[in-house]
Amino acid sequence: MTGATTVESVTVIATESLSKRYPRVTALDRLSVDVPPGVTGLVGANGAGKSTLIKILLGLSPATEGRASVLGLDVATEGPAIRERVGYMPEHDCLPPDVSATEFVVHMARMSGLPPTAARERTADTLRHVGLYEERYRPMGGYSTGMKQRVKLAQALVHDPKLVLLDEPTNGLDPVGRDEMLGLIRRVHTDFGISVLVTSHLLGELERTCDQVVVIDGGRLLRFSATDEFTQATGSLAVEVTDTDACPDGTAALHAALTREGLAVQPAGHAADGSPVPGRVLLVDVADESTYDTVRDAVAGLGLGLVRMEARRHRIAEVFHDGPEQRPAGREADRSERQQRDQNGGAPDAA
Ligand SMILES: Nc1ncnc2c1ncn2[C@@H]1O[C@H](COP(=O)(O)OP(=O)(O)OP(=O)(O)O)[C@@H](O)[C@H]1O
Repeated sequence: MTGATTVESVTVIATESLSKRYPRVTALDRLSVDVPPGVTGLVGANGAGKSTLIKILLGLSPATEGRASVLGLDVATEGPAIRERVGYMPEHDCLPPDVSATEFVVHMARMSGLPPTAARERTADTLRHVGLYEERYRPMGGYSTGMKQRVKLAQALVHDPKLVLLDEPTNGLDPVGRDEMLGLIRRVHTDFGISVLVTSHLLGELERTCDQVVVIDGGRLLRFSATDEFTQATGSLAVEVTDTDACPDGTAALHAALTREGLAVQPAGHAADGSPVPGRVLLVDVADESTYDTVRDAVAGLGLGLVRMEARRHRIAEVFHDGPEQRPAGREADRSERQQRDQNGGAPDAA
C-alpha cells in the first residue's frame, strides 16, 4: 500500500492477506482485495465473513494477520479517523423504540461531531433523502421493517461520509422494499458521490446495483469482477415459444434451429448447473448482442409465437465454477492465492 493520497484516489478499501481467526473458526482467510470508488457488492452466504470484514474495516475488531486500509487510513492504528469519514449501517435492529427518527439521527450526527444546528439540518436532509420525512417525528417502535432500514441508512449518511458500509440493508424487506432500498443505495453514490460497500447473500440484487462485486466464501475471495464482466461472462437467455399446427413441438423445433445456428442451448427443463427450469423454457447462452437477433429470426422463421425471451438471472454456482476470478480492468485486485472450489457448499443464492 502506498501513501494515503495516492491510495485514496485509486482505492477506498485495500486489504492484504487479511485474516481473522476465532478459536473455532477462521472468519477471514488471507483476503486480498483493492476496492475502487463506486458501489461495491460484498456477497457471500451466511457466515462467509462479511460482517467480520466490516468490523475490521471500521477499526472495531483487530485482524489476526494481514493489513487493511480504508480511505488510505490504516485500520490497526487509525480507527477513530476512519469512523469520522465512514458511515456504518449494522445488520441487526439497533433502533430504540420510544425515540423518533429525528431524535435518533440528530443524536448520531452529534456523536459524529456535528454542531447542534448542522446536526438538525443534516438530519432533515438525510431523512428526506431516504423518504422518511413525513414520519420523522413518530416513535420508531411503530415503524415497518422498511422504515427502520431507512433510518439505519440515514444515520450512516448524516455526517456526510466519504464511504458507507451497509451490512445486509435489504434483510427482511419484501421485493418492492428491496428495490426501493437498492435504488436509494445507488443514489447515495450518484447524487452525493459517496462510495458504498454493501453486503448481501443475494448475488442477483447486487448485480443490478453495484459497479463491482466481491464474492467471498469461508472468508476467502472467490471472485472480484466489474458487474458487467460478470453478467457478460455468465448470461443466458430464457426463451419460450408456442406450438403451431405446422410445428406441434415448437420447443424442440426451436432447439434444433438454434443449434444449427451455432448457439449453445440447454435442453428444456435444465440449466447448465443442474438447477430446474420450467418445462418449456430453453436456455440459450448469450454469446453477444447478435444472439437476440438470431433467436428472434429463428422463432419467426418457424412461424412460432414468442411467449417470452428474457435475460436469465444466473445462479452463483455458475460463478463459482467459472474459472479464475476476473478483475476490473487495469486494477490490481487479488494478490492472494485463489482457492479452487470443488463444490458449492453453502453458496449464496441468486435473487
Ligand atoms: N465474535 C465471534 N466469535 C466467534 N466466532 C465468530 C464471531 N463473530 C463471527 N464469528 C464466526 O465467524 C464466521 C463469519 O461470521 P460473519 O458474521 O462475519 O459472517 P457473515 O458473512 O456476516 O454472515 P451473517 O450475514 O450471517 O452475519 C461465522 O462462522 C461466525 O460464526
